[in-house]
This record gives sequence, C-alpha cells and structure tokens, in this order.
Amino acid sequence: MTPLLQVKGIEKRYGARIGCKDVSFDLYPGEVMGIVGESGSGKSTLLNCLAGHLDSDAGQVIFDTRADGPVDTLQMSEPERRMLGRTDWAFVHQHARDGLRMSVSAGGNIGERLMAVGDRHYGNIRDTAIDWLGRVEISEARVDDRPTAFSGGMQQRLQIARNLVTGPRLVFMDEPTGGLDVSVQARLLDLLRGLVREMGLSAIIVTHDLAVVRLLADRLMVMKDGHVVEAGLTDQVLDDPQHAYTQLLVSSVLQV
Ligand SMILES: Nc1ncnc2c1ncn2[C@@H]1O[C@H](COP(=O)(O)OP(=O)(O)OP(=O)(O)O)[C@@H](O)[C@H]1O
Repeated sequence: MTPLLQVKGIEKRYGARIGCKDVSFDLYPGEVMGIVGESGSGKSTLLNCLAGHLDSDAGQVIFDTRADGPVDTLQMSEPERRMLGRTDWAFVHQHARDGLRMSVSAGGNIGERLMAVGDRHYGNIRDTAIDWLGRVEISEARVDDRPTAFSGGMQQRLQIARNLVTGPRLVFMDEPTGGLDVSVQARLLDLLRGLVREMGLSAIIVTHDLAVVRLLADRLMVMKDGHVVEAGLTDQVLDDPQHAYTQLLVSSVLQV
C-alpha cells in the first residue's frame, strides 16, 4: 500500500535554534499518528512544517494526491497548496477562533468551506451544514448563531465540522482538546474518535496529553529538543517506554 504521507528529513531552524530536525515517517491511509513531548520540544513547529504553514529548511512532505499520485507538497505552488488545504487536507487549531470566522454564523462557517470547493446550491449547503452540526452534537436551532455565542467546547466542535465537511483525507490537529475543561475534553475526544473511525481519516495529532494519544493515536512519536527520540505503536510506547525521556514523560503522568 502507498503511504498517504511520506515525511523525509524535515528540518526547521529559528536562527541558530533548532525547531525540529531529521524527522521522517510514513503515514498510511486511515492511520492516526500522535506527536507528544513537553513544551518547546518542537511539536508545533513540525506540524506547521508538515501542513505548509511554516517553510521547512530541509526535507520533503510527499502526499499521495488523488490526481497525480505522490507529490512533494513543499515544492507545490502556493495556489496548489491552498487548494489542497481546502480539499484533502484540514487543520484543527488549538484555539477554535483561529480556525473559525467568528463574525459568520455557525451554518456559514461550515457552508463557506463547501463553497470554497465549488458548491453553489444554497439549499444543499444549508442542509449539509445542519447535518454536520448534528454530527458534532450542536442543535440545529443554533445554525444562525455566531460562534461568539458558543461555549469553548461548542466552538471546537464547530471548527471540527467546518474542517471535515469536505471529506478531507488528512487532518492535522494541534492540541485539539487543549484549554478545555476535563469533562468537555472527554466528550470532544469521544466525538473525534467516532468521526475518525467512521470517515476512515488519517490524522496527525500534536498534544502534550498522553490520554489524548492513548485514545486516538495508532502510532506515536516522542519529541525532545526538536528530535524524535522514540516512535512506535501507541500502546507499546506508553506501556513499555524505551527511551529515558519517554519513561519520564509516562511516569510523570502516572504520578499526577
Ligand atoms: N517563532 C519562533 N522563533 C524562534 N524560536 C521559536 C519560534 N517558534 C518556536 N521556537 C523554538 O523552537 C523550539 C520548538 O518550539 P515549538 O513551539 O515547536 O514546541 P512545542 O513542542 O510545540 O511547544 P508547545 O507545546 O509549548 O507549543 C523551541 O525551542 C522554541 O523556543
């Protein structure tokens, strides 16, 4: 099977400081990769390099496109990459306001992404938006409300609906449950897990929360100082960590 994404030797420097270095991995269709590590370990830098939000200094991010097969997305033109970002790729930000248009209604936020891929039929767009609100457990009655009137958990669910409505094949998620209350996090995680399985999504999830990867990720990469220090199946890495840093990460959670 061809990997959906092949990451080869990604490197990003901020002046003399290493953001991330020598990161390589393959992601297969339907697979969820978790990236964990403490603050400053390079998780967000890596995710933003992969998604093309940050320019990498070295490496390749090869995506198996529908039209042309494997293509290095870092060599794509800006319009090509933007189109990918609207169709086969999606990006869920930690702060919903970074991924939503706060002055546009909930239905409009979902509909906008459909229009960006060429849907023009108002009735269809509204019906699909309402369907997606239901799928992320937001009442149809809220379709004309702006996200500013939503709780943090609802905003995050709306951001997820906006991202998934076009049926992407690869979703990048940056701390998707960060900053939410514990009970809200649990509900969101359940929802995400259901959607990922149902849609057969591939995803790359950055988090410092090992419970998130335990629940969502098939595989795990542990980062420290911009490098991947350990990688493997999630349960294997968490239950039998080999690297001293992973052991510390796992044991510090158990002690809480
Ligand atoms: N814009 C920037 N300019 C300079 N250095 C940066 C910049 N962004 C990140 N860094 C540095 O790159 C390294 C990796 O940071 P990064 O934000 O990717 O880590 P992280 O694991 O995502 O942390 P957090 O969980 O706190 O977001 C750190 O040393 C950080 O100080």
